[in-house]
Amino acid sequence: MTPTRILVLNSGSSSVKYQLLDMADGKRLAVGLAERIGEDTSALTHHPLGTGGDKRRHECRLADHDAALKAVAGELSADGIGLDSPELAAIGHRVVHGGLRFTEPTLIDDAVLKEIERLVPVAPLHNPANITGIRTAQRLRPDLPQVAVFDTAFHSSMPEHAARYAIDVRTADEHRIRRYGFHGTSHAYVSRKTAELLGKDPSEVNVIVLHLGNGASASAVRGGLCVDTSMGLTPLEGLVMGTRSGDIDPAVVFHLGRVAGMGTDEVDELLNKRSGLVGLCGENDMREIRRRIDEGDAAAKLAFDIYIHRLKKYIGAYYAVLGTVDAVVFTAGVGENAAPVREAAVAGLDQLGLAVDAELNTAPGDAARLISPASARVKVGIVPTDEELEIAEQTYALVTAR
Ligand SMILES: Nc1ncnc2c1ncn2[C@@H]1O[C@H](COP(=O)(O)OP(=O)(O)O)[C@@H](O)[C@H]1O
Ligand SMILES: CC(=O)OP(=O)(O)O
Ligand SMILES: [Mg+2]
Repeated sequence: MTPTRILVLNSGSSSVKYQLLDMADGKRLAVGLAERIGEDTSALTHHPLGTGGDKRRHECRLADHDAALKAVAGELSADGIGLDSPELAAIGHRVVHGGLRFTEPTLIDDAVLKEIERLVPVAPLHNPANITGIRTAQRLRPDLPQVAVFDTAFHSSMPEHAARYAIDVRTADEHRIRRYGFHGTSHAYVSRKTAELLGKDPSEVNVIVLHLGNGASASAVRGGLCVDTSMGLTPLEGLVMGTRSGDIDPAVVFHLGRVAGMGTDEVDELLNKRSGLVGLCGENDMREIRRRIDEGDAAAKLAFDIYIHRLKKYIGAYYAVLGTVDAVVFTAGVGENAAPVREAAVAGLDQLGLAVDAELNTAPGDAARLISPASARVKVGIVPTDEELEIAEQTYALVTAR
């Protein structure tokens, strides 16, 4: 019997999302999330879809990613679909930074792992967690192929004029300083699904994808290829995020060094962990921000307005980059769930042919759908992302082609 199951690990800075899929029939056997890793009370939510079992939730302490993965392995074993299963064909890992070298799904060996490690300084919140995930999985199943699927891969099609910063070319080349872009697996999947939703081939459509999760990024996709994206050398550039500032005058960094005596690491921590929505109003969950706005909280309202203002600027910018736009689509935790964000981001853009229908925008649902009025020149939609499915498909394609 040829093994057809793929376990996908999406290790984030403080969470691990996972899915076990059977690629023979595309069925999901289990999905789950370990969250608040490293905090006093972590939580593990496990849903054994394959057995039709109920969702299980444990509040427990998961000291680090290694502990989290062991707990995940325990849950899978309890359902008889553990990592020791002979039906497992490979483990697919989301890896956030692939630098210049990795633009395709890649079988992980020592040299690949070393390169992912070398890239830690340009993805300090993400690559270390991805590495722990890979190491733990290798220890649990040393015989299995482990495949890395990179967030940066989809953006490698960006033209030089979008990928390069306007800084001294020799310095940039020596240190490989350029815009790489992230969330690429999501941008690729969502832009393809958008074409499907419009009943067209990806080569025929231009799409602006707004991936709004805790990290957030926008991309301009022309005919299935990324031509620009908002994240840069690291996942710090671009949109306002849960804890990250997004775009900022780089001189702020020197200024804080000179006038506030802050060291590089301190500024790094400020911009990555104490900025964005958290920095502006102490809260990064959009549900809570909306609740506070409804109660008249001025800081929450300003944080929301800053978030929307930036988002709107990127919609305008990518409209100009693409020239013709078929659809603007929202995805990820905020994009899929926060109707007020979608409404506000598109408000006032009727001259661009963009509008949201209030009823469609607030109607419940979890399928890909359009929320613009039928007459709209440019469609607006919600297209749920599925990074895990995309990683599973790429992983399975690689191991079956070997
Ligand atoms: N029902 C909801 N309404 C508004 N925002 C939501 C809702 N559900 C989730 N979110 C937002 O989605 C975010 C998480 O998005 P997600 O894509 O899972 O992020 P990540 O992959 O970066 O962890 C939460 O921080 C919260 O702001
Ligand atoms: C790259 C990135 O920002 O990822 P996440 O949204 O998972 O933090
Ligand atoms: Mg995410």
